[in-house]
Amino acid sequence: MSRWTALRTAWIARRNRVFANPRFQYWAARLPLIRLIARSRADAAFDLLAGFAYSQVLRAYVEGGLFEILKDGPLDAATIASRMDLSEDAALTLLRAGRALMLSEEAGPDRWMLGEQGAVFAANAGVQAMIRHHRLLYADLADPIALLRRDRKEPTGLSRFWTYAGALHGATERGAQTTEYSELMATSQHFVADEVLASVGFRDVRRLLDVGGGHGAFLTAIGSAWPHLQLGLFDLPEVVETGGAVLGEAVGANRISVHPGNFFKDSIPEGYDMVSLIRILHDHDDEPAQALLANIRASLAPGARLLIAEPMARIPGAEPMGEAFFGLYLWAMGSGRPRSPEDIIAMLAKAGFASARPVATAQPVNASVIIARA
Ligand SMILES: CC(C)=CCC/C(C)=C/CC/C(C)=C/C=C/C(C)=C/C=C/C=C(C)/C=C/C=C(C)/C=C/C=C(C)/C=C/CC(C)(C)O
Ligand SMILES: C[S@@+](CC[C@H](N)C(=O)[O-])C[C@H]1O[C@@H](n2cnc3c(N)ncnc32)[C@H](O)[C@@H]1O
Repeated sequence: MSRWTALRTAWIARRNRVFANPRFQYWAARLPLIRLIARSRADAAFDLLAGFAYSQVLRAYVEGGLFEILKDGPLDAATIASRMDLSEDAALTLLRAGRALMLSEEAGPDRWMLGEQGAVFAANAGVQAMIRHHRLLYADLADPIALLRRDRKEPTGLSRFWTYAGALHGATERGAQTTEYSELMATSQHFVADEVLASVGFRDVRRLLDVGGGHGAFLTAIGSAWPHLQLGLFDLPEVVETGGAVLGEAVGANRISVHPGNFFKDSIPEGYDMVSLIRILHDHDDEPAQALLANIRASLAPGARLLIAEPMARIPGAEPMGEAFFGLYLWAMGSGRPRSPEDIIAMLAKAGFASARPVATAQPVNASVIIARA
């Protein structure tokens, strides 16, 4: 153990003894200035405890159609109750719960409107689709210790949904089942693509290949913003069968090439000066993820680039999104883990990339970005 680690260990142990002391907590809550920190820690502790209830309020807004209803606001509780098929008391309970979470707001007595966060959710169909999808996550997480103890390769609700993850441990059927996840990904793609478009220029790219590109939503977004680009879509055969048609329709069949394949077994098509991996790497355990990077590296001419965009771990200020949310999500899915930019850059070096750098994004909850050069 280094001297620094020993010092840090001793400091953490001492700090934790102090923080755990009820008398320290009592006085910290009353001392000038310190009490501001103490209050915010207590509120954060409560949020940690109550997160599930908050999520269920949000889910009730989405599944009960309340965001849509409030878009027509201001409305009174009785009208809202009848449109939601709830009693007035139940509707008021939900409206008040959402008011505390900034989902709804009372402009005046019994005049309900969208709140500040409500306006954001109501306008974002992709995030709403994710909220609906989280039904599977919460079912898998109902007993978290049991989930963590069981063999990770046993099927779960999420591994059955992500059939490629399920297929890694025995689920055989794919086919039509890829449509449901591909549609969820396409609906939620714009907030990832927007981060990429805002942080990466494509002027000097000629041919872009999206590996694991699903129904082509990322290529549609990038290809629409940069009309000079030739676009390649690589995904499992059952996915590109639909994806190729959707993409061709969106950007013109003359601009696209469709490559059915398995990125673990087949070579990645050559001749592209940029390859993108959008929300792919975190789906896979270290060994296959490393193999995928090596497979892509082998397809690239010197100087060609790989763009990785996905939610990452240990992003300052967005830590819970990475290892607390996606860590548990991917654990339940049975494959993959969120990685920090440092982890990914080390894997890129091991795969033979000459250089790699993180590119700052405005909203890391949507995606972080890394660009590597072959
Ligand atoms: C001018 C004055 C006085 C004040 C201004 C104040 C101000 C700045 C207000 C802010 C208003 C504003 C601009 C708000 C913006 C809010 C935004 C952009 C919110 C974004 C929220 C994004 C969310 C909640 C994203 C959620 C994403 C999720 C849950 C994604 C899940 C993805 C999954 C599960 C993917 C699965 C794929 C797999 C399997 C892992 O590969
Ligand atoms: C989480 S989705 C991401 C889709 C898209 N890139 C996006 O961000 O919306 C993962 C994608 O990887 C594809 N995929 C999974 N395993 C694959 C494999 N072995 N070979 C090719 N594609 C695969 C899936 O079909 C799916 O489209």
